[in-house]
Amino acid sequence: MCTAATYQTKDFYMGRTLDYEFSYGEKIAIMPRNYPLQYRHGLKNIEHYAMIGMAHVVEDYPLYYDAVNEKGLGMAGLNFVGNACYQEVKEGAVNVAQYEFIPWILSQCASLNEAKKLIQTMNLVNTPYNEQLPVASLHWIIADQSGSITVESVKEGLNIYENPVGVLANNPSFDKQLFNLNNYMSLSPKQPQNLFSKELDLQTYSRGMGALGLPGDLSSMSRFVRVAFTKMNGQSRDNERDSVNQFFHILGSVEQQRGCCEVADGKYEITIYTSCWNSQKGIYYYTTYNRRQITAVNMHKVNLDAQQLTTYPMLDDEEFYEQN
Ligand SMILES: C[C@H](CCC(=O)NCCS(=O)(=O)O)[C@H]1CC[C@H]2[C@@H]3CC[C@@H]4C[C@H](O)CC[C@]4(C)[C@H]3C[C@H](O)[C@]12C
Repeated sequence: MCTAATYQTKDFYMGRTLDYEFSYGEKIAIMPRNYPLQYRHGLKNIEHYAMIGMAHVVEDYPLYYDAVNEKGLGMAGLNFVGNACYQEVKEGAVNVAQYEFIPWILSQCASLNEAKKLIQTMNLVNTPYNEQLPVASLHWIIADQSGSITVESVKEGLNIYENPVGVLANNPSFDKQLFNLNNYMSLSPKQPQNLFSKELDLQTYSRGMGALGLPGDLSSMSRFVRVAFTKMNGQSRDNERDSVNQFFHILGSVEQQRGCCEVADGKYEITIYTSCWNSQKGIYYYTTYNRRQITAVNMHKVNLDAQQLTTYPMLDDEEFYEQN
């Protein structure tokens, strides 16, 4: 499972949790403007926008899970198992392999509007990267300061949804996730009134009773509701420190602790990493399961006119700050 969210204060933030039972050895990868982006089915863009994100790097090629470009457009791929379905390669079409979708959009689009237009021209195809890395079943959230969309390639075709919540989880399809929020419209950060019955003297005996009924489990539909409630009601000051901190608290509402989600005998899904990027500043913040201290990588600290990828291994050891 995974969850992604956006957050607006003075700047625009976006990020995700990556929940799984094993890691592909992902790294933070900065792709500069002159990195020779090659596409499987012959598409070309020689000079392109630079981007930073989390990727599994194979043969110097970044297989991005999530990333943001220098214009502030961000994107994240989350599991959509059983629903995702990609096209066959069509001659003469703009064939984009599923693993190329993030770099293809982020290398060319400066805004969500541009991305929406470009997506219409694309044939998203089921070509695997190689035999060891078969096609993943994903759907995507794409967002910038102006809003967000969800892209789902299913049997019936490509669905592009406006995403007014700025949240994505896993199954079911996005229209159902959004509809499900109707069930929770009475939840509130305020204390409830007794609408149950005038004949009963019902009392609030604890704080936080306005959100009673907010689902607490780790299923995808429940995480969607919980992170949406947290994000929509969350409050923070608008400076960088408070915004980033608040963002990690928002995704913290859906993080997975080892032992609570068993996927096979003795195997557990955990939140391997949580990311948060500042779209304007090109800073990629992350924490890992083992390292809760927030670490930052700034794309503008490397030469963005270069040709080579710059990668940083995820720091994964907690360093306790010893106060005495
Ligand atoms: C496993 C992850 C989703 C985690 C998740 O959601 N787990 C819940 C399970 S459940 O849905 O709740 O049952 C997803 C998210 C992004 C993916 C990579 C994207 C690039 C690349 C695409 C290639 O085609 C295949 C290899 C590749 C490296 C991918 C591997 C893997 O697929 C990644 C890490």
